Amino acid sequence: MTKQSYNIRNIALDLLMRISDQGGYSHLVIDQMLKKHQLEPRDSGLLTEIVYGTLQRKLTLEYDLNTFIKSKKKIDKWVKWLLYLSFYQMKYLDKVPDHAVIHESVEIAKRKGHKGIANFVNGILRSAQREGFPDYQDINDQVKRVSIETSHPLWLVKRWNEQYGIEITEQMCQTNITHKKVSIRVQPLRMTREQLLSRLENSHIKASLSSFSEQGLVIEEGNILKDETFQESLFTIQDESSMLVAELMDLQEGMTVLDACSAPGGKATHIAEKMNDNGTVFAYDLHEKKAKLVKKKAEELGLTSIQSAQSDARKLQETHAKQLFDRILIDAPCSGLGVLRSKPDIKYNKTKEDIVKLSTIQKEILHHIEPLLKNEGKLMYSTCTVDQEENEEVIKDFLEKHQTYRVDPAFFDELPEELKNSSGRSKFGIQIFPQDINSDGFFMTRLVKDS
Ligand SMILES: C[S@@+](CC[C@H](N)C(=O)[O-])C[C@H]1O[C@@H](n2cnc3c(N)ncnc32)[C@H](O)[C@@H]1O
Repeated sequence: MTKQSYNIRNIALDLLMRISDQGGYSHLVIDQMLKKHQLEPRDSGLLTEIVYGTLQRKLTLEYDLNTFIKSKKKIDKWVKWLLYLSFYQMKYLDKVPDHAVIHESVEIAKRKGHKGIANFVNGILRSAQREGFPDYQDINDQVKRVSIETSHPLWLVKRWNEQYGIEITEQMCQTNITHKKVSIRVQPLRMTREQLLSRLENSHIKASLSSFSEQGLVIEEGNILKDETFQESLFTIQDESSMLVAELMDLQEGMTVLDACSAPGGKATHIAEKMNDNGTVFAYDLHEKKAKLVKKKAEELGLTSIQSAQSDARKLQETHAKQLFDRILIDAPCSGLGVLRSKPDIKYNKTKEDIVKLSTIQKEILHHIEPLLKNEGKLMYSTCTVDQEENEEVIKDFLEKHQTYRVDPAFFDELPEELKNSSGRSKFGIQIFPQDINSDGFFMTRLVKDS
């Protein structure tokens, strides 16, 4: 395919159909498509923005569309997606004039369907242009309004409202539909973050120092993935909340650490770096393929203290019958409701039943791993989700059943100032909401085992 022969909106429509039909992870599907079409950088930016934006706002756009539909006639799925992506551009993208959006969408409708469909699409888009989009303040029920205005399913907004109250819930939902800056963690055995900062400046990438990890940088401007420092494996892309996990593990050189759910290795490599690659990190994952990713990542970063292998965390007592650990990390499989900014499909696919199943697995993992911790050792539990059943409730259940454990009081003293008095703090740990430090939503706590 030559560079000029593609049509961005056509590709966007294909992608959205594929993501909705196959339930595919949006970021993987988009990456594949970008590689296949060899788009110009400006076009790949626009394509990503249209696909992510439309997905992110799907429920809002669906609500908008319903206000313009007068008949009860069934509308084909692809026509709906075409209208959603057109609405998205008209509402949220200044750089594309409405008339251009309408013209292109009508052409696509003609090509993919027939003249009748093109007329229908034209009619709807022109009504929206003339009348404007609905005002959500007219929705009296607050929970329903937040659900529609921020495009989160009603069950989830209801659940968050019950758990955290409407104010936190609304802030969280609003934050979830904003853009998140990329952050990176320098490999400190290769370079200091100040040195990396000045290398990035030379390639016109603007970055600032993270306040949550001494290894962290926040990218303010520029594409870090295209920079040669990325090819040289001088850093790892990692969210700032995620960086806090290893930062709060109270690690020291020479320790023996178990990372029971480690793929793709973001935290295992951080742990090794924090110990100056001096110690041992046993990194496991349930899936063989994923465990190999940890090995690959450690090799790329030049870290030799990580040993990775496949195992179900619930069976590690058999593998390590005679070995106890100074530190254990359980970065548990979870519903991922804290990472909706980068993976919007999660909010449409996860269910309450998934949460129940996951919390059972989380409790099982904790229960089976716990005997592997030394007396006075510390166990870190974290998830990238915002849900009490997978977080506080799991820890509460664990502490009730394992009386030798308690939440380490020093953990709270070590929290960054920004989080010390946050509303997410409880006696079980800290729930970081995406709006707190403009990061992913994460839960973390540190337990200590008394002798
Ligand atoms: C949140 S991710 C871990 C992310 C990783 N710690 C990092 O920082 O890159 C959870 C991982 O747990 C793995 N997993 C799920 N169930 C497991 C089990 N029973 N035992 C071990 N790993 C499991 C998943 O395959 C997934 O890779």
